[in-house]
Amino acid sequence: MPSTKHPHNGSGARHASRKPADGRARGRGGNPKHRPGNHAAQKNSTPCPQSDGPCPLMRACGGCEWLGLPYRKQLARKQTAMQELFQPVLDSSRSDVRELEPIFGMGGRAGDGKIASPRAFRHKAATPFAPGEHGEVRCGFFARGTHRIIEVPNCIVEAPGAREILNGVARIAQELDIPAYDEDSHQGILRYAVLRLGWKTDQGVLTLVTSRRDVPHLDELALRAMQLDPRITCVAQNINPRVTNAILGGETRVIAGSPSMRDKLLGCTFEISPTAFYQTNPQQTELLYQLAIDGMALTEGDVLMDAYCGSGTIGLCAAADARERGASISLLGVERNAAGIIDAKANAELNGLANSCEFVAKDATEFMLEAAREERRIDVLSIDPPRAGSTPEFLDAAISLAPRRITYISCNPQTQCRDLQHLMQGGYHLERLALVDMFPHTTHVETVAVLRREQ
Ligand SMILES: C[S@@+](CC[C@H](N)C(=O)[O-])C[C@H]1O[C@@H](n2cnc3c(N)ncnc32)[C@H](O)[C@@H]1O
Repeated sequence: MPSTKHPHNGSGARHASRKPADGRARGRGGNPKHRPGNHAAQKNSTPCPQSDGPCPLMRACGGCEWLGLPYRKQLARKQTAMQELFQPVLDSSRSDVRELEPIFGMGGRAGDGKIASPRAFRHKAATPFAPGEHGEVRCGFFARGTHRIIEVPNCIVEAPGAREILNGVARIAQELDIPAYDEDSHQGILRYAVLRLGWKTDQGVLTLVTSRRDVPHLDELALRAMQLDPRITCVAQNINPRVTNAILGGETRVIAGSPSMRDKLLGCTFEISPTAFYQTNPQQTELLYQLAIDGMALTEGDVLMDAYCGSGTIGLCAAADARERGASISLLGVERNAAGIIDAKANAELNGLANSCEFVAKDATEFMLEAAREERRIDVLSIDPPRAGSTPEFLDAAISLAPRRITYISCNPQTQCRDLQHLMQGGYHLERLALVDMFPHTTHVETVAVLRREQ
């Protein structure tokens, strides 16, 4: 069955060090702990197994575990696994859905027959750095379940040029004698680089994660990194001094270029600062958001709450969509990452929606409990939580506020399945459950559920 570990979000440098959006470390098959043996292997630079499949590194890297499988078969497998997982929900008398509709793949749906294998869909790429045998700066992906670095000249699922930029950063750091961080000895400086490239814009943010704030030649590294590709319009430093698998530390500052980048989704423009959450596959994100927006069925005067709103993207796209149809709504967004809320407020301005929006930096459950005590009006609720799903307290408070409709986007169908059952026991009826393939060549599935309150 497809696993529900999230492959490609957060700031993960893939595989052993991938992290979810909420900043906790995660890895393939759990979170591989610090294993000296693996580091030793890295320093010995063991040759990695090559493959004659679509990517020469697919066996060693393991990031795209289904890359060797025709895309239509990947979709069929995901379809079957999701039907099985959600069966208890679909069997409920509170579900209109008996059988899941075919998953939305990239370029076609399950059952459509042959579909071209998706490429270049990831607009976020990351790399760890590690010292080589002679102190050189190495970068690439961690081999499956280890902290052994595999050098990667090019990655076919990433936006064109992304991997070359990350490799270029390692090269320049080496020229400037900025040492890579060593996870065994905790010596060295340069830990990770995280790159986001625009989909509808020629802008990008490069975040350099360092073990300390003061780094000799860091400004020069930033300026030379910008020269690698004109799309890099912002370079930030994130400081992570902790002994941890988490990529990002708590402090971020812009060291070259503009403070953030912009991209567009569904005709709206979004400001994205270096460490705010933003989906990695924008083409499928538009589809995912549109499915949620259709499910919201917003009408004039509605109050929409966007819970776990990140940079406000879902709620703002929904408000802009309503405006297009001549309906004016109020939007209330809640997100615990303060950088996301700063972006959300700027994004409301940018899209001419500031007068009807309120964004609050707070834990979503705390906010919802308060809203329930105050009997706040919420007509439509959008939920898009991290992998752990929402909380029973949040869901109970939501049920007590009785929004007419609830849309629930999830990157973890298992926790979503649990939360849907909670909402359905609270009187909600499942109207639609759509599957979206955000991460081709992996086992992962993104889902959108649409619920309405029983009259
Ligand atoms: C899957 S992302 C969705 C973000 C946004 N809806 C989007 O589509 O870009 C989940 C978001 O929930 C936020 N988050 C995680 N735990 C939270 C909590 N307890 N309260 C509020 N927000 C939280 C994360 O910071 C992240 O921005």
